[in-house]
Amino acid sequence: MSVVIDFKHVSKQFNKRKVLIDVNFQVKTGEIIGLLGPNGAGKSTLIKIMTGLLNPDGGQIMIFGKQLNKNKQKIRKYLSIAPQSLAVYPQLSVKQNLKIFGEINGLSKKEIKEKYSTVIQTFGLQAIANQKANNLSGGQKRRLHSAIALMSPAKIIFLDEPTVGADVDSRDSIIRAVKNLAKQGLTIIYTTHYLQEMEDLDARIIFLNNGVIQTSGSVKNIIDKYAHPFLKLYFKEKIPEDIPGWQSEDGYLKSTNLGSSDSNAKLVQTVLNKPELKEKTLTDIEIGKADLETAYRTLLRRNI
Ligand SMILES: Nc1ncnc2c1ncn2[C@@H]1O[C@H](COP(=O)(O)OP(=O)(O)OP(=O)(O)O)[C@@H](O)[C@H]1O
Repeated sequence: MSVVIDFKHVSKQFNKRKVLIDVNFQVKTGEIIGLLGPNGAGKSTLIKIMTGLLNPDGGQIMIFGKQLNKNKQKIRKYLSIAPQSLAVYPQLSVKQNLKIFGEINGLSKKEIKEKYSTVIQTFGLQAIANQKANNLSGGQKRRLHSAIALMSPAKIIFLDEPTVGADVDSRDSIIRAVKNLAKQGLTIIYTTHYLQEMEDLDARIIFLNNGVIQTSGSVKNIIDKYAHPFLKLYFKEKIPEDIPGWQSEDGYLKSTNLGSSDSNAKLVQTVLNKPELKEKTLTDIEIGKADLETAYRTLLRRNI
């Protein structure tokens, strides 16, 4: 797989505030990159720089092996962005919207025809092809919005929170579509605050925080590294400190020795039956699963 995006020491500041600091990463053909990070981390700024909408203050960006700042016009043809705000022609039908964006993006009649039939299927829009965009539901509009990004010669697609406001079905078809597109060799840069989507996409995560890439890797890699599953039992009264297998903290007992949900239930039962806990009042149970959300919280706490 060849490198399609190469960021070298990229930095950006607004009003003397550093928003991106020495950012380095590479993306290969057909990858799905999950750009994660809290509000204000610098994700949109990174995407704007990657798509040539914003110039960095320092560093170099290579797209398809060519310097972005020297070949903007040529390169931008192959980048397509579906931003957070919806941009569709409300009075036109789904079909008309897709076709008109194909024309705007410089596709030939033949290309429009071919792309249209793939895109409409990929995003499950066949049944509503003749409906006016204005009359679509929020989730249907979201699907159309993402589909429009594909009515172009683009080889790298940027999807900025494409499932906001989408119901479960629309969300699932967007996820399925994104996976299909990657299989076809398109490179996808995807942002979302719904961590489950990153797991469903099996994306390669780039975790940005305070303008720095704090970590990157496959979902599994990030979970293994940062999600340490735990179980906490909170009690109303003071709790003893010497219960084997459990750490006693201020107001709760914590176990990190977890297994299946059955064995965890047994673990809880066993500890609650201990004579020193029998008279105590259990007020809450907290479970930190081995998932991306737990890993994300660990990363946020580290906040380097
Ligand atoms: N044009 C601008 N002028 C001044 N400050 C800006 C500008 N654009 C972004 N910023 C600031 O840069 C920081 C990073 O913003 P950015 O939009 O890249 O974050 P984000 O990770 O995309 O956040 P969110 O998840 O909320 O969309 C923020 O503090 C933001 O206020």
